[in-house]
Amino acid sequence: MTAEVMATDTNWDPALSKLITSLKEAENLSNDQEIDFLKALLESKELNALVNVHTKVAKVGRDDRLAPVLSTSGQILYEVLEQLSQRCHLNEECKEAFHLLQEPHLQSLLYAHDAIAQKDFYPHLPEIPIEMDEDEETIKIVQLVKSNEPLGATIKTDEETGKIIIARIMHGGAADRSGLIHVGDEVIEVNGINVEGKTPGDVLSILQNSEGTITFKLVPSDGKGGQRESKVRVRAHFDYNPETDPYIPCKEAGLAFQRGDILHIVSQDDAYWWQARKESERTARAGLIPSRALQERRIIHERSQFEASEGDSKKGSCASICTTPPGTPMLHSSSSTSSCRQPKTKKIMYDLTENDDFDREMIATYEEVAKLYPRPGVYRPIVLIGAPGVGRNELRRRLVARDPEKFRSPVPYTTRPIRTGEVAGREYIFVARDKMEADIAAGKFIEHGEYKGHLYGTSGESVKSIVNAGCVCVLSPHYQAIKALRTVQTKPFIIHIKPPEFDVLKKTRTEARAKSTFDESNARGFTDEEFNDMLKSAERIDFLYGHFFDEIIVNGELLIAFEQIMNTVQRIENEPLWAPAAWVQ
Ligand SMILES: Nc1ncnc2c1ncn2[C@@H]1O[C@H](COP(=O)(O)OP(=O)(O)OP(=O)(O)O)[C@@H](O)[C@H]1O
Repeated sequence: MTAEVMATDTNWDPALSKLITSLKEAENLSNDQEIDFLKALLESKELNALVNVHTKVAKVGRDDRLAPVLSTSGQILYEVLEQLSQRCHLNEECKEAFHLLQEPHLQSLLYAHDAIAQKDFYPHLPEIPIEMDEDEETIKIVQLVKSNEPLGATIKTDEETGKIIIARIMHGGAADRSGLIHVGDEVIEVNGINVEGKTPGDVLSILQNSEGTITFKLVPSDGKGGQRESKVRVRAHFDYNPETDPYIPCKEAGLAFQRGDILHIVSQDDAYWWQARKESERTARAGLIPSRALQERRIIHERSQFEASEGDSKKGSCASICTTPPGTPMLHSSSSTSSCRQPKTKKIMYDLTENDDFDREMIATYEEVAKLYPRPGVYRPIVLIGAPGVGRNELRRRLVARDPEKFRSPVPYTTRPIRTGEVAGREYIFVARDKMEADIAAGKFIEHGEYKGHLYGTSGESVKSIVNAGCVCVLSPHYQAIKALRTVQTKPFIIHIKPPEFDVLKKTRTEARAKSTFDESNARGFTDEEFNDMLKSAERIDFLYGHFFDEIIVNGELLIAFEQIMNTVQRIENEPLWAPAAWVQ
């Protein structure tokens, strides 16, 4: 077929016919087999038909009436929800809009709209295979202007070939933004210096000593394109400082973070080193952090060292599992500055069948999180965890006293007989031992213990009924109850009530004439030894459970600690907060 033949064919696509004409001109220059192949392809009726269809579809697509105004409505929805969440308490319209925008149908509609607007429906065609002569290498020359900003790439020696190759490209860094350097590219020269046989360290020093423009001669890797950013967010459960990490491939590329920081993991391509950004620094260049697998190995190693050094001291701190019966009712309404006086309570030593070792098996590295939006009328239970004697029950009682309609604590169960003056269901729910034992075995209790031959416990069902009644359930259980409470059904907000430093602890308790919770008759103040135990126990709780805490409040001045809890309650009710991803549907 020739151009003349095509001229008689009115349906022939003009762009195609232009291509064929220019190919005809090229034919004079070369008689290559490939040109013949290309010519046959371009002249085929099938291709012409396809191009015609494409042109028609593209014409419809150009109709302005069908063009989307924006393609990021999902992102805007998210921003509007954030704004609304802080205003829900101001008026009903905000609250209603906040609800409507959380409807899964509406959200799915917006996400579908965005997918279409972003033309996400186009098929992803496979890479066109390029048969290359193995001896023939394409070389690319990349010039970058050196600034104070790091290049954002790491290099390594390829184990098989011994050549210097690009190991990583940091998301958002200079190399990534240039789009010219890719993982796997082989570095041949830097500023005209051949790097063959050199170590990555040698290459780094060439780079460090260069000024102005840096020219790389690279052999491109076989066709890996740009990297896709993942959407995963995690909460770090440990502190990390690349400066002190002897194993990180490049300290400058590392990202320092602290336990509790929310990290956006942008790449998990490497088994040992992920790339991440801090959620609070969205525009920053991504940095290297140890992967979950790598960090798990390190933690196992650190724990074995910690346990070896702790030795018997763990057994000595048995005071940390002494506690009052769960939720012992202590009604006291007071907003005065003095501590709520505690009615005489009996100390019980919980018969804790499990020990801490179970918790040590849970290796805290990163937890995948997502924003959990508050739902009006459904409040997350607030769980106050802390060392025995630190003031968890005092704070719980104060919350209930501040607004008994809103804050409620579950009534504990017991197998002990009812006493004169007690009302069943008020102080305790009295049950038969065999029934309570069966319920404990069935996992119906979030905590339970035995004191002087009687069982005490708090049931999961009672927490549920408080939540269902539209109240804020406040709990102050033993720290081992965290495991039973931290579920998708309960979605608790867990606060670690920590003691202040020794001097402040002693001063505040002495001034308030606080009664020691380690004294059975509840008649004397705390001893120095008990204060020290409290501090040690807090450290231990932090070590074992620190990664589960949504907030830490230091209970020094009681009124300040209480106000902090009230502020936290406000936040839980009004702001979307990070929670385990599994809790967010
Ligand atoms: N910030 C504070 N300043 C002064 N006294 C405090 C403070 N916090 C708590 N107290 C007092 O300390 C004592 C122990 O507090 P509380 O009973 O709340 O401890 P707890 O954490 O519940 O311990 P346990 O689990 O052993 O019962 C109480 O007399 C309480 O009033």
